Amino acid sequence: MSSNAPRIGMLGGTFDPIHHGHLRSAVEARETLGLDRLHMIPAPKPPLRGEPQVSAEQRLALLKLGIADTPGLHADDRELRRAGPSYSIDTLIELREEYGQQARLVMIIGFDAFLRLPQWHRAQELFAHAHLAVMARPGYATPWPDELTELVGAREVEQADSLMHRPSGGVMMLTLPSQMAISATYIRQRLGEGKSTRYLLPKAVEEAIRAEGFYRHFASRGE
Ligand SMILES: Nc1ncnc2c1ncn2[C@@H]1O[C@H](COP(=O)(O)OP(=O)(O)OP(=O)(O)O)[C@@H](O)[C@H]1O
Ligand SMILES: O=C(O)c1ccc[n+]([C@@H]2O[C@H](COP(=O)([O-])O)[C@@H](O)[C@H]2O)c1
Repeated sequence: MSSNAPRIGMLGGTFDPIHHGHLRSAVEARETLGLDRLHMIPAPKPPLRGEPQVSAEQRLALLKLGIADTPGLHADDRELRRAGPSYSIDTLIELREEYGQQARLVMIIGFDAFLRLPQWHRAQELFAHAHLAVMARPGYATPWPDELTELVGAREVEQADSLMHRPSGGVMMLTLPSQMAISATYIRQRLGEGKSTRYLLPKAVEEAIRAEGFYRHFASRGE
């Protein structure tokens, strides 16, 4: 059964800063899943880590520069308008209300974030509102912890088409063509050491970071 329901994606992140690992993954995940629109949503207060190094407004501005006019990608500031920790369940509920019950809603996360899914706020409820697509990430080939296997249960499907049979509730592992071993931590570290970050992130983002003097002192993720 095919459906004309909209296919909507969400890729949330600290984006401290946005880099080519995020952006190329976003483009390829959108293509693989056939998404009409992918909301890229900076988290002002990511729940399972310390304070980001630059403000949510500054990270959003860099995200907008990074996305520029990429078709189908949308810089979404909704979490900046909420107080408290940036829980994904709240964001998915809002997106579901906006797009309606028939929309195919897919939350996209990297494998490192997936490994910690059992610790997320109201984790089991996420599946009532969205599918989950998990992007492989170089350097994270760890076996799933037992609680994760339990949480995913029998939800896993192999193909995007199977996922799109229903509005929510499935899990798909994505092995995207251009996996990139780029992390924001690595970029912050290089900027802190005054080293080159050329080609790790879009030129406009890199120029804005240098013009504003962001990340001159390295801070880790502060978990
Ligand atoms: N290179 C990458 N390839 C695939 N997914 C990625 C990549 N970088 C980040 N992601 C995913 O994008 C989402 C947002 O990532 P985040 O903003 O935390 O970036 P990060 O590079 O992991 O940052 P940090 O090094 O500060 O932890 C997460 O789900 C993460 O797993
Ligand atoms: O909802 C939660 O409890 C939750 C816990 C950890 C992370 N998240 C979300 O997952 C996304 C990636 O987070 P991070 O820390 O890997 O950048 C970002 O949108 C966070 O708000 C959400």
